[in-house]
Amino acid sequence: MKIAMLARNPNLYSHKRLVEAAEERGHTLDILNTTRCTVNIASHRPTVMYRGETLSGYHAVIPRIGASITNYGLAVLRQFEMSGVWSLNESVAIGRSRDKLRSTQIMAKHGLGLPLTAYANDPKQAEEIIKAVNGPPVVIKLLEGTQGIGVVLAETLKGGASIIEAFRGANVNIMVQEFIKEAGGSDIRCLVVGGKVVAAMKRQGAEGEFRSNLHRGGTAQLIKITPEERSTAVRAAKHMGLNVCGVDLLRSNHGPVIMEVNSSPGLEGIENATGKDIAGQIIEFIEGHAKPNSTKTKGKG
Ligand SMILES: Nc1ncnc2c1ncn2[C@@H]1O[C@H](COP(=O)(O)OP(=O)(O)OP(=O)(O)O)[C@@H](O)[C@H]1O
Ligand SMILES: [Mg+2]
Ligand SMILES: [Mg+2]
Repeated sequence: MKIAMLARNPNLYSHKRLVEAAEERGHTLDILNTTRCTVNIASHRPTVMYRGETLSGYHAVIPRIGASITNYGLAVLRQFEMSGVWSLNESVAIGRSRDKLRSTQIMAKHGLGLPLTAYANDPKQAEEIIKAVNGPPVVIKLLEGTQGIGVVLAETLKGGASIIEAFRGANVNIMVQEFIKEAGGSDIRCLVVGGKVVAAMKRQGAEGEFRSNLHRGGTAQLIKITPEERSTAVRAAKHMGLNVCGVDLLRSNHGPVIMEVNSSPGLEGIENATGKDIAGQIIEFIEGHAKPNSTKTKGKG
């Protein structure tokens, strides 16, 4: 097969591993810098141009679109889909999972466990919002945050209200969540490929840190998940419509709650923690499923 990967940095561990796994199985995998792809809308046949040439002959595309270029990246991916190329994760599903409001609404509708969550627009309502999620304490986070930056723990009503006022005053969009103290600064990353959890790891935040992000000094280890955690991760992937994703869960007193669903999960932490060939499993999923003209916009909402 001839596979394209939309990615900006060819040197990232995940990207190198996918190239390696594809080549081991006799495929070619070209890394295309997403921002250098141009979308040709003017013709009847949708095409993507790259370095002055019209791309053709791809059987599958692996989208690894960074959060900072979601909009343009999804336009490029849609163009591939419209020209009949099968995508590992469909553009609509990626867009759905990247929008925190939309994704939490969909998951709540399907009865998936979530922390009590409220979205704050009017800073005058700050105290009511904190109380609405049974706080304080509450976790306040930026809707467009990443790597744990912009995730703040507020322990008092007044403190939380001033943080909300400060963010909203700067026109930053935020959500306010019940603090899952019992998670003890750890979360569980479940890697889902084709409707199955193929690997899971526990990430533990550094001493005195409630955020488990590896970028914030957290550490990862292999973990055995419960059947309830497994089905939560699988259902989250299904309702998002994602074939491959990382589902992050916290262990709360009221069962597993979903933090987020990541459509471009990193492979380094999880392959190292579990010793599994996840890149190989992703390529094998592509082998079994890539078909031309079969984008069908899975998932709803
Ligand atoms: N409501 C909460 N209760 C307890 N801990 C939380 C809560 N929300 C977040 N955390 C901790 O903070 C970490 C970072 O939060 P979150 O995953 O929402 O943001 P992010 O990591 O910045 O986003 P991304 O994963 O997209 O990079 C979580 O992994 C978790 O350990
Ligand atoms: Mg996040
Ligand atoms: Mg996170």
